[in-house]
Amino acid sequence: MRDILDLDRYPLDRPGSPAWHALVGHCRAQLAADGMFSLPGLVTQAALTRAMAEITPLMPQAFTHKRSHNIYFKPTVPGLPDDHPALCKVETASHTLCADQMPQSVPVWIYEWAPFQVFLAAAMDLPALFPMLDPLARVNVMTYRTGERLNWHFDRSDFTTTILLQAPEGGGEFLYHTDLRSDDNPNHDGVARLLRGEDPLMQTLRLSAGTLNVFKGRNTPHCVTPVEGSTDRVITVFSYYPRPGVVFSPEERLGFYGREG
Ligand SMILES: O=C(O)CCC(=O)C(=O)O
Ligand SMILES: [Fe+2]
Repeated sequence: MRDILDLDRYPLDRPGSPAWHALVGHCRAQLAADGMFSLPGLVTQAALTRAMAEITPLMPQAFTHKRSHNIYFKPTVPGLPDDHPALCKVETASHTLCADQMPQSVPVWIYEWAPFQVFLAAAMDLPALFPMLDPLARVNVMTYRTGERLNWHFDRSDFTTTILLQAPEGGGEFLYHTDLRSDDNPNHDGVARLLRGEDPLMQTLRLSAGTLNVFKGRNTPHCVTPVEGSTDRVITVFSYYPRPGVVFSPEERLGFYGREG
C-alpha cells in the first residue's frame, strides 16, 4: 500500500497511533463544520498513472448513462406540486465502469484495504464500515468527457467516498450547499433558488488528482460542472455500509449500470 497511498503524510496504516488519532480528529472537525473532508494527495502519482493505464483500455466497455432527472431522483415528491421549480429537470451524462470489470485495479485494492475502512469508520464516528458484496456497485469509476457533467442531486446514502483519478483541464468542479435541507425541513424554496443559480451560500471545490473526498450528501445537494477540454474527469466512487453484505437489487443494477449482473 505504501506505493499506492502517501502513508507518510496520512498514517492510515497505524490505527491507534497519536498521528492517526490526530488525522481522524481533523477529518471529524471538517465534517462537523462543512459536511465534508478532503485528503489531497492521498494517492501517489505512480498509483494514479497505473490506475489510468488500467482503466483507459476498459473504457469502451463502460456503461454510457445520459439521463434527465430532478434533484431528488424521484418523479414526484409528497407535498410538492408537479410544477414547483424544485422539481425542474436537469441533465447528467457519464460513463461508468463497475468493480467486476476491473477486479484487480488500484481503486479496488484501496477499497478492500481494511485499514482504509477502519480509518473511514473512525472519521465518520461509526463503530465499523463494511464493503458491499454487490459485484457491480462496490466500486465504480465514472468518466466525464468534455461537456458532460453530474447534475444537482441529493445522495441516497449517508455519505459518499470518492478519489479523483484524473482532473480535467477545466470545469468538473464540485458545487455544494452544506445542509441546505434537514430531515425536518425540506426547504423546497431554497432548493429552487439553488437550481436557479442564485444561492449565495453555494460553495465550490476544485479537486486535484489523488484527493480523497468524503461528504455527507443526503441533505447537502451537490453537482459537478461540465468538463472543459480534452482530458476526461475520472473519479472512483466507493460504497461502504455500517452493516456487512449489502447488495443492490437487480432492478437497481439495471437502472444504474444497464445490466442486472
Ligand atoms: O464526482 C463527484 O465528485 C461526486 C460524485 C457524487 O456525487 C456521487 O457519486 O453521488
Ligand atoms: Fe452524489
